[in-house]
Amino acid sequence: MAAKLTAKWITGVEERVIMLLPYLLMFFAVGFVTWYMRRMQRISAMISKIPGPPTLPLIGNAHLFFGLDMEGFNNIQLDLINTYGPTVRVWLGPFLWVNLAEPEHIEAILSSEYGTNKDPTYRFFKVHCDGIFVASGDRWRKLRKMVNPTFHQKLLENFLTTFNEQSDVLVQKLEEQVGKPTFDIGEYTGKCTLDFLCGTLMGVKTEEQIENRCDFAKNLVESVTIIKKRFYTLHYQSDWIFNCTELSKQLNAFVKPLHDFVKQVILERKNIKQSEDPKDGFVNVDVVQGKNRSIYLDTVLEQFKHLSNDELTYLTTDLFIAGADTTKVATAYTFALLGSNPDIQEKVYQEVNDVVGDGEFNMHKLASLPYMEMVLKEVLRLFTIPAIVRQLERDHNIGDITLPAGTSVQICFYAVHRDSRFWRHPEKFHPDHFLPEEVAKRPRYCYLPFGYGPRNCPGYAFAMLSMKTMVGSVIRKYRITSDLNLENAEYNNIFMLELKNGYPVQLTKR
Ligand code: HEM
Repeated sequence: MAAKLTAKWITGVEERVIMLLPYLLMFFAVGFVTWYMRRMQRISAMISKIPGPPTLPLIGNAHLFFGLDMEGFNNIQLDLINTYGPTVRVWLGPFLWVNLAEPEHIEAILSSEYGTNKDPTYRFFKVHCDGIFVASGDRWRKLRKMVNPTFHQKLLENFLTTFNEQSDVLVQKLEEQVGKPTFDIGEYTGKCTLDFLCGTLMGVKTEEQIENRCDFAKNLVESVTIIKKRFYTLHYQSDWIFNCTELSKQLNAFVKPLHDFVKQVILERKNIKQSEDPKDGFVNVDVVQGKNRSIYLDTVLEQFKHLSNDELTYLTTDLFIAGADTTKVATAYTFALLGSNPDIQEKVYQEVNDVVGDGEFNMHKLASLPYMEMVLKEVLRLFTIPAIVRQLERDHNIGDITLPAGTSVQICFYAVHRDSRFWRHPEKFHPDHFLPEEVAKRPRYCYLPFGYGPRNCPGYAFAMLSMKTMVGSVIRKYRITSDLNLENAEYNNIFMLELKNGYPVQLTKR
């Protein structure tokens, strides 16, 4: 009897809810549309001075970007900038994107503490490294405070031992290519970069260049490849769809052992630091024994004793994500471009020979290679990360325009680095762009290969020192030739502007 009464009562409630539902839905729909229209009116009024392509109902300008890879993406940005000027607005459905290639506007965003949040599109990396690279707001501020003091001059000086050792290994490995047909030097710079990073950050000799002794590098490369694929595939944008795919399982299969490895190394370093007589490593590689070689992880362990092993793992993995591809690609481009510009190569060789000879690269010598510095700067002008995207925390002024909070601001390094207002030969490899008198003529913020402001690249000195050591070590032993022609080069759809078919070079002994 009681059960029958309850059932009847429930049915009564249900009936009333069902009757009310259309009114409730209509109420919320009207409320949402009113809110949305007001928001759009406000935003449209605020950005009315920013030009942009005509929009379609609902999708805005999203149709311009469907199915594009990185190269197509860069080209469309350039087209937009050429057509509408260096500050362009684009609507991706209801989301406002503003592309910036005007140095003053770029400075206004990058130097502001309210322009430091990453755009939500970076969230795909969270599976990999929920640390400084993807963090926003207070979490990012906390992590950044930890990273800043760790890359100090003294520590970088200690890293030079690893840079020299591993560059020597690279020189030996390249011997196998002498006199052979064209090969992709990117494979070599990639492995050498990983050995640099493993040695200096974690104190681990992975010896990726010599033999595949652990799966760390493989897991890193494969997992980043999947994340990039996700980034440019429309239907993988939804977590729900992506998590149901085979690709998501593969990603986890790479990420888990990667994190486990870093965690094991952390435990190992703790063991080494605490014990006078450290036991054999339980990671599958030789840990660089001894407290006498300073590495990044030790510095972090000393300065931030309260960090959990998980936090330390994220912090360390982040540096690999941020530092591995970038340095590998920039150095590979350098070799290929030196190969296709023999005059420039000879000048770099002469400089290295005069300053370093057959000796080691130390801080003083590395600082005394001005021409090599110009060459690397020019490589990074052409081929740094093409763009970064920030999401504004508050309404923000750029010149006489106020951008609304929530706007995704894309800083187009690619466009500003190839803007003919600032560069005599925008599309060419021309290191003389960095002669002091040329630099003096340009606005400061038209060259930002490592970003700028509170969220710039903390690894820029690491990158420059490591690249100089790698390039200098190779060039004093080998003469490089390359048929790379930037005019018909094809690029790949990844974060750094990579060459589709690798970095072609041939080597002869000097
Ligand atoms: C040629 C090599 C490199 C280039 C061109 C480069 C470029 C950049 C750029 C443009 C950013 C800013 C990204 C943004 O604002 O969204 C960045 C961030 C970062 N880079 Fe580098 N980088 C290089 C090498 C390295 C290396 C070797 C490391 C570490 C060992 C490193 C660590 C980082 C980290 C941790 C961030 C994130 C900083 C933050 O969000 O606060 N980078 N890098």
